[in-house]
Amino acid sequence: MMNKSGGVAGDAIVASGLSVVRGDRPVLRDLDFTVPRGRITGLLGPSGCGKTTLMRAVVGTQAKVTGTLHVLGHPAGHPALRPRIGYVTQAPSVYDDLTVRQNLDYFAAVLLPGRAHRTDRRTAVDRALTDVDLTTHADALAGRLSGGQRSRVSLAVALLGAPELLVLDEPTVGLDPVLRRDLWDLFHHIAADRGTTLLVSSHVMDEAERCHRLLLLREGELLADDTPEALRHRNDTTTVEDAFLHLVDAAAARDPHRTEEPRP
Ligand SMILES: Nc1ncnc2c1ncn2[C@@H]1O[C@H](COP(=O)(O)OP(=O)(O)OP(=O)(O)O)[C@@H](O)[C@H]1O
Repeated sequence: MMNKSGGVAGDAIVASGLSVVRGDRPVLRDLDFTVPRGRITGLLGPSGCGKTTLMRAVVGTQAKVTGTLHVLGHPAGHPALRPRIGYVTQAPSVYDDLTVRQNLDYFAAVLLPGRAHRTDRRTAVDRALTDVDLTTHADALAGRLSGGQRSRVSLAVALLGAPELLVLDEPTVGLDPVLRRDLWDLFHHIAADRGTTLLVSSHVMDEAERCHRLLLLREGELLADDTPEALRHRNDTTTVEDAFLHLVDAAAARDPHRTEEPRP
């Protein structure tokens, strides 16, 4: 069933005419898109195209947002959404002087306070440690972990509350190929088994192929909102990267005065 913004009732995110100004510059321009529930939607585009800004708008931390943006049935930023969304920023937010488990215990105590939830907290912490494959590092100080391990602690924190929507800003940056593959396997597991919706940003185009749907951004404008297969098919290319470049060239041909961004 269509709603007022053009999305269907099953959509986790519905944006219509979404624009954001940062400083005095328009950073997102008049975006219309939807993000279906229980699927992995990739947000792809070159550095500086507005991926983080879009994610901040979705989680409700971005100022100067105009247009319509509904998340899990509420306007973005609604207080009711706080426990339902997990957000992992590019900079891991963990306490270096606590162990991995102590970090998780701390955030679990915020989410599930009180003696009555002791067992639930332990279960949630153990599950999150297993999810991100850090069980063997549970007693290591976060400050002594590698960059990739620290970002997995941040991801574990976001998983603690079993959020319905996970917003992950470049979660695989700096990870080796094996860890990247394992994390994508985890994302698929979370979407398929828990019905969680994932919005995952990346500027690495080969990760696009791992998503159910893609939002391709360039200079604050949406070039495409489609499945990887449909993008390849429609642009007659064998990879999403080539489809993206095709779309960039087509956009540049329509608007030759626009400054070209470095390609991803
Ligand atoms: N605090 C700010 N004030 C003004 N402009 C900003 C601010 N933060 C970011 N911008 C600008 O907004 C645009 C989009 O930034 P954003 O961080 O959303 O891009 P991104 O696609 O996430 O980039 P990256 O992949 O490098 O993280 C950029 O051109 C950036 O220069």
